[in-house]
Amino acid sequence: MAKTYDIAVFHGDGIGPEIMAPTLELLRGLGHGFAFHDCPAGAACYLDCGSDLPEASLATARAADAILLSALGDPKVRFPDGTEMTPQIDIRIALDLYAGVRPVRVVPGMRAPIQPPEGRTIDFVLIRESTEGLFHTQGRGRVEADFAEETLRITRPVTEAVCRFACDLARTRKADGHPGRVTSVDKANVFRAFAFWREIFDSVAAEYPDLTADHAYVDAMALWMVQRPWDWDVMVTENMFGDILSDLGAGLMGGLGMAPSADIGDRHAVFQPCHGSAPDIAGRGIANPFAMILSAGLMLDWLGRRHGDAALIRDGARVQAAVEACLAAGETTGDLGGTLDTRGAAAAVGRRL
Ligand SMILES: NC(=O)c1ccc[n+]([C@@H]2O[C@H](COP(=O)([O-])OP(=O)(O)OC[C@H]3O[C@@H](n4cnc5c(N)ncnc54)[C@H](O)[C@@H]3O)[C@@H](O)[C@H]2O)c1
Ligand SMILES: CC(C)[C@H](C(=O)O)[C@@H](O)C(=O)O
Repeated sequence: MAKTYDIAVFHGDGIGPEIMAPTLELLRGLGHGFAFHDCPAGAACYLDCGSDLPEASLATARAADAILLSALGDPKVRFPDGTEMTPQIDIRIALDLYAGVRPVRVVPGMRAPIQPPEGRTIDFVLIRESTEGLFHTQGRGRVEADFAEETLRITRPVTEAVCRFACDLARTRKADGHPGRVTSVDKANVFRAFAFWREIFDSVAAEYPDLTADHAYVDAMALWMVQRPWDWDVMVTENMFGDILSDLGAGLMGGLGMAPSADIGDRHAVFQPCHGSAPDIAGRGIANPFAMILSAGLMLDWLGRRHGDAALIRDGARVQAAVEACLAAGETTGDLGGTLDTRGAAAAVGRRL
């Protein structure tokens, strides 16, 4: 009998449920044995039940084969310390999801502000370490009358794991025709913690003589991602740097509505769009569902590789191809210049599948 895959589903806040519903319909239509399990979390959940990540939701996520998460958060709902609830970070830490995978791939039909020269493509993957770095003291930073401080933490095991993940990905991509280059993005000119990171990156990269390994400072990388985004293959960086640079990557694709992501650990993985709950357009049914749908495609690929299920791997590629075909045909939402609403854009993907 075909395996049933348990998928924990976080519908989220704002546009979250609007983009999740048609994504689940597409997944159901693929005919794999998915059992979806709803996991309340986020700002509305906090207002309802006093917790932004109830124990039961985390337990469901932990027990699932994969986790699909839509945008969470509401800037109007805050903890007494002034910060927002961020259950997506709590899940990354609880499930050791150290590798934040953020692909940047520019294809025809995107509202891309920068076009590559003839014969070049913009197609790289940013790996964001997602459990430590400058997020280490999140919620525990020290705030006194005249100063505030947070602590950046880089540990050897996590840095080794995320650098190895990036090198493995560069190797897999090389087999598909990419250059086989992995670039560590840091600030090792100024901070000892990043000199430590760089030393670890170098020792891991030395295990991959078939790859080209190099470094860039994060400020220069922000420049180069705009000046020559076609030059990169795989880059690996600290949590906060990756948070910022991945939104720059989304900008290269014409907006956050095109940016999928995966947070991957050794046992668990979350698939979610890079964007937030977009309160400015929530409730109108006009959000772009493509980042959520592409994230579901990444989930199919990850599940397929993990379980040796070729049909899932094939459908992951089909989902990406269907979204790209819609883009090329102009079957898109308003943020990309199209006329479709959220459901219409998702239905266009469904037709192409
Ligand atoms: N991964 C996440 O769940 C995540 C990520 C970022 C922000 N947030 C939260 O989301 C809330 C809003 O944050 P923000 O406004 O800074 O970022 P945002 O990503 O929600 O929105 C930024 C801009 O991008 C647009 N946008 C985002 N997604 C879109 C989509 N699918 N289609 C069309 N346009 C889209 C929005 O309309 C807005 O103009 C906050 O509570 C924040 O903490 C959550
Ligand atoms: C909303 C926030 C918690 C989140 C992060 O900082 O990781 C977001 O910016 C992201 O990029 O996924």
